[in-house]
Amino acid sequence: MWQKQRLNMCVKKCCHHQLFITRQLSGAAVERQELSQKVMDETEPAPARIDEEWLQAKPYAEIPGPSVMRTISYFLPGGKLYNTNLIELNRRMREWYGDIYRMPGMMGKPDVVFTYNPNDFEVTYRNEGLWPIRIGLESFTFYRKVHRPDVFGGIGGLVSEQGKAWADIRNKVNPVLMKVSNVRQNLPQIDQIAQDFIEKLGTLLDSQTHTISGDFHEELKMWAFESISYVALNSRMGLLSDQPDANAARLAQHMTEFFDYSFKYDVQPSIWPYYKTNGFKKFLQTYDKITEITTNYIEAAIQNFETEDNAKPKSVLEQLLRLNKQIAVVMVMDMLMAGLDTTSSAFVTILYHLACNPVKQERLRRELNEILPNPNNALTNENTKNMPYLRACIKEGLRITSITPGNFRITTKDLVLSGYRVPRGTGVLMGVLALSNSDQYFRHSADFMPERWLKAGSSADACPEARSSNPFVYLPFGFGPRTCIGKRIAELEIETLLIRLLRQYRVRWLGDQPLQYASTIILAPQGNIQFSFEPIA
Ligand code: HEM
Repeated sequence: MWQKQRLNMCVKKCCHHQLFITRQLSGAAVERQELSQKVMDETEPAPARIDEEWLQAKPYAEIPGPSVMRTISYFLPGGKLYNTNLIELNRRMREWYGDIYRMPGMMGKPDVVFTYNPNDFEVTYRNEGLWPIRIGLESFTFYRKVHRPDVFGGIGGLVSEQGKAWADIRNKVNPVLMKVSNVRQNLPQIDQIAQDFIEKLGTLLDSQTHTISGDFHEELKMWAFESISYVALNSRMGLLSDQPDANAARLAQHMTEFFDYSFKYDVQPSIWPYYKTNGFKKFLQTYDKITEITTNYIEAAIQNFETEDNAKPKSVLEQLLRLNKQIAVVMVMDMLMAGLDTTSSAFVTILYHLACNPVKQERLRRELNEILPNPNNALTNENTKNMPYLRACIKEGLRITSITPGNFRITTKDLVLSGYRVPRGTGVLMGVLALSNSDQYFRHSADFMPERWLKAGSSADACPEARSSNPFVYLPFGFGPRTCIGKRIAELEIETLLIRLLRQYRVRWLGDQPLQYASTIILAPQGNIQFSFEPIA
């Protein structure tokens, strides 16, 4: 019953809505500072460092980097970094300032130290403690905690919460979402969704050119959303059928808008904490639309769940609801939000590398033929147990293009990074993509070589020596207690669709230039994404 009331509340706007936003926004920068302070207060302060390493280190102020004014000028129209994507942004800044540089904090945000030194990654992660702090999507936190507490009841969810509040949620949901066997119980349905996607692809394909006229990435988003909504809500949206659910299609569109807006308002310098620009207002409207659609789905799923047969294995939704209903609602919403563009972008990326490397693709197909001698057979936990080359291809695709090019933490202790003192409370952005593309850590780093991920001696071409044994140079899902909670789900979805797709089609890249990426908070493929899908006789 409580859910009904809360969910109904969320789609209505408060009558003083406009006034409410204005007042809160003007105080948002203060909120931001208070939030950082509150988070720091919650973490156990370490005693002041007087050890030799700290005393010998260079002062923080000596870390190279631009001034506040220069940083702003970079991002203004006509500026050197205006509208550049994350890869380009990181590459240029590194070129100008070196392997460690500092971006000044603005509008209540802390300074951010960018580093490309894996030793710094290790120091940062090893000192993050049990409650790592990752403040990044501040608009998200603002939306949930300040703008719509009527909906979220003070629970920001995993992305927004910090400290003990974050740990309370994470500890509860970890066994449900991170335990491999629990996630893999969704395999039959994830496999069915992959087969539905392949069937739909078949209807879109031109039999002469083996291409589709529509937008392949958009089709993949429907697959990703159908898959994650099955895991999160235990129900199908029909997005791959002739009669897709109109709201789900709208939601997928709003999600893409969300990623674009978030890059603008969370990554680039913005005045929204002080002044409610029209663009930011539109961003809040996008958030509202996402909230409205997802809460309607959750409400429907809860109703289904209440009438369901209790003897069936427990779905993710059911397990979450048993833990805590309010956390379940927010977690499901986060899964729907975080599981669409990420998984579809990662899939396009991996497929692109396989399409550009036909020899590797054939090698993979040989493994897939063994897993699935008859393509009409179902995928099971038994027949998908041993697929080292498939897993190596996924790793290698995400190595060359990690769709999350950097990992972020706020330091909870005074640290020495690359010989500089970095005080507690500073942002550290670890440039994972740059390292995983460096010849220093991966031999022939530009080449797609899944063999580098195979175990030594497991096959004649296994070459684990072609990758560094340092675990911090490859982190597409992050690291430590705050690592991506959807990793297992994303892997299951990607593996399953790759098996089904490559078992049926030989895929080629037809683009006249390499796959391009847009500036969003992840690297989202954009432009003319042209594959050919030639049926395998
Ligand atoms: C290939 C697809 C994906 C990639 C590359 C990816 C990557 C990441 C990364 C790098 C982080 C930050 C980790 C850290 O700070 O150490 C993260 C966090 C997160 N991801 Fe994913 N992700 C993917 C798919 C998903 C999916 C499918 C879901 C849905 C369940 C999801 C939900 C989340 C959530 C909720 C967090 C915040 C976790 C926390 O702070 O406790 N992700 N993801």
